Formats: sequence, structure tokens, C-alpha cells
Amino acid sequence: MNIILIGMPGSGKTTIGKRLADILGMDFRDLDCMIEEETGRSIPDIFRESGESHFRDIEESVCRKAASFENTVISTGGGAILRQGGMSLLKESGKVVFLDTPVDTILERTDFSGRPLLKDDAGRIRRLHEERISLYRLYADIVLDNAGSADETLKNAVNVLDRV
Ligand SMILES: Nc1ncnc2c1ncn2[C@@H]1O[C@H](COP(=O)(O)OP(=O)(O)O)[C@@H](O)[C@H]1O
Ligand SMILES: O=C(O)C1=C[C@@H](OP(=O)(O)O)[C@@H](O)[C@H](O)C1
Ligand SMILES: [Mg+2]
Repeated sequence: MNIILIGMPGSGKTTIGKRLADILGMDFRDLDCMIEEETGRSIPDIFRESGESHFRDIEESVCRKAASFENTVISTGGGAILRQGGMSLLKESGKVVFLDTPVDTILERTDFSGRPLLKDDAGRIRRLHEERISLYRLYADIVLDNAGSADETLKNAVNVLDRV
């Protein structure tokens, strides 16, 4: 069974995913890293040179590949929920955890300079949250509150995952 982390950009999927995999003795993969490895290009370069729609095509194909992983904590990119085909397959491969971080907390915590959709634009983050929140909830098997410290969130994650 895999554990698939979804949520807003800057919500902590990569950070929490890596640490959760260590704690649980599982493998870890970050889908943004897979995209950069497979294309040999950085995510900002893909957005700039080829556009968002092309990026989503690549992201969906990486989601489909990741659905065949086993015993892996998979951190998705924030927009992976936008393509139903890839996301549904991922969901079948394990438990989907929505990392629920308040928008204001995201804005306080994260440096958005390397994230093409955001670029320090608080309004853009709020609009993205409004557009996507129903999809994050739709795909989630577990909603994990990440308003506090990473240590607290990891403790809660281990408890909740023990019960599913
Ligand atoms: N409770 C927390 N959970 C996750 N990340 C946190 C937390 N508190 C602070 N951070 C910081 O917030 C940022 C989250 O970024 P990242 O893990 O890349 O998010 P994502 O992969 O969802 O875009 C990191 O700089 C991390 O150190
Ligand atoms: O939310 C999004 O649309 C995106 C989130 C990013 O990943 P993180 O959620 O890990 O920041 C990355 O995939 C790309 O910049 C687009
Ligand atoms: Mg990430």
C-alpha cells in the first residue's frame, strides 16, 4: 500500500512526505522530482517554455507510473488533482492523505520564488485554494491537519495511519 500526499503548493507535502517515509520505513518519491528527472528540465522551465497544459500532461503520466509503486510515500505536486485519470489510479494504489494547511500559514511559511504558478502572489494562492479545495477533499481518504509544527503533524499521521 502507498501513502499519497495531496494539498496546496507550499502546504508541506515534500517535507512531511520525506520524514513520514523515514518514520514508517517506507520508500519515498516526490512527483515533481520525477518530472525533473524524466524530462531533464526544471519545473519553472517546463512552465515557461511549454506551458501549464504540457506540464499537466507530464504530471499525469508520472502519476500513472507512480500508481504501480509499492510501500512508498508519494508526495504529489499541488495540481496533481487536476487530472482525474492519473489521480484516480494513484488513489487505487493506497491511502490518499490531504495535508490541510491554512492558506495564511502557507503564506507565512513558504518561499514561492521557484514555484511558477505563485511567485509571492498571495491573491493567487487564495484563488487556487478556492478552486481546488473541493478536489482535495474529494480524493482524500484522510484529512491531516497541518496548522501546527511538522513534528505534531507527523505524530498525528502515524496515529491515524495506524487505524486505517
Ligand atoms: N508543519 C510543517 N509541515 C510542513 N512544512 C513546514 C511545516 N512548518 C514549516 N514548514 C516549511 O514549509 C515549507 C513547505 O514546503 P514543501 O514541503 O516544499 O511543500 P509542498 O511540497 O507541499 O509544496 C518548507 O520550507 C518547510 O520547511
Ligand atoms: O500547485 C501547482 O499547480 C504546482 C505545485 C508545485 O508542487 P508543490 O505543490 O510541491 O509546490 C509544482 O508541481 C508546480 O509548480 C505546480
Ligand atoms: Mg512539493
